[in-house]
Amino acid sequence: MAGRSPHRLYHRHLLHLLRSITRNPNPNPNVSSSLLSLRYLSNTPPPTQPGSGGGAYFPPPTLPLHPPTFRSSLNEAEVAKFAAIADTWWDFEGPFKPLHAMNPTRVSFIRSTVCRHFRKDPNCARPFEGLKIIDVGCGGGILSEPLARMGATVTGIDAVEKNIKIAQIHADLDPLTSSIDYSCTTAEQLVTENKKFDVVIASEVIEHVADPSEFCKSLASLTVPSGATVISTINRSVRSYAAAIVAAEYLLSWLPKGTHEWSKFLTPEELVMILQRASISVQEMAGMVYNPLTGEWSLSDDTSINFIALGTKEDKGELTDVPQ
Ligand SMILES: C[S@@+](CC[C@H](N)C(=O)[O-])C[C@H]1O[C@@H](n2cnc3c(N)ncnc32)[C@H](O)[C@@H]1O
Ligand SMILES: [Mg+2]
Repeated sequence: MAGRSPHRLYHRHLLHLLRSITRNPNPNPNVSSSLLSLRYLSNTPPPTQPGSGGGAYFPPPTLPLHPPTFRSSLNEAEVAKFAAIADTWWDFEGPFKPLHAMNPTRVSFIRSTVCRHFRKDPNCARPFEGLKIIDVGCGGGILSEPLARMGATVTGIDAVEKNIKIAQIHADLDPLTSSIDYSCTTAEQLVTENKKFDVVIASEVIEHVADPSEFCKSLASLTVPSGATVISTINRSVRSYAAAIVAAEYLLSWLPKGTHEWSKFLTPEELVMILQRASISVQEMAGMVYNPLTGEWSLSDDTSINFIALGTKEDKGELTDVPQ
């Protein structure tokens, strides 16, 4: 890693996989094993008009053959888990302690990759000035707030009304975050309202939704052509079972027991595939690694437990309107 920041690493063979997926809907599973070597690729095409939120984009006109349908992403049991602990969002020692601890690391990935994609200076005080960003499943606003401080026009949505109330109260404490537009709704609902954003983020949410593929279709629909979609989640691996479930829920009691269902986790390869099918092409990916000795998180090429990815939306109309 010397001389290179880990989050600039990228799955070198990702493009091979993506091409094979495009050609063959059932890619050879052997191809995905090559994804474990990471390298940063710098061939992300620049967007045309960042900050326009869709208004200044003129994708080629496409006539949907039938109206797009987006099934509800809500898993009632999952949503109930978050409603039950909504009071604790800003308790730094409470159940959301891992999200607070992870926050600087994911913000660092988002800052550098989004700036690279939109050709913005990551070192200036407000690098996201002019960008419309939505934080889907924002919870109490742990991630929405730094995005607003970096200058973005932020919308935060969550399925739990109580989360949104807490997020709003907390954001109102600081003039830099009080402009965040919070509402209790879902991605698929905003799709029906034809809302568009330069950057669509769903951090630590996809493992809690009813259908990850449908959810990604909604995220893609909310993203302007050439915009960016960012997802962070937990890998479905032996190590994640040991760390995210046995250790975090049972040994250390960081999270309430039953917070996560291991079988609902996605591997990086699966996430790349379902995003590709939603016309989002993953450009950058990094692992997020917890160091139990320092209590800190850092970006890494180790995606075996937590990982985060940025993809870009194809600039050729709404593929999700086309029947499969
Ligand atoms: C683990 S928390 C992550 C919160 C926030 N993204 C963060 O990382 O700080 C998952 C959040 O997703 C919300 N959620 C779950 N399913 C959802 C859905 N289908 N649509 C919108 N929000 C959802 C939950 O209410 C909860 O606030
Ligand atoms: Mg989670």
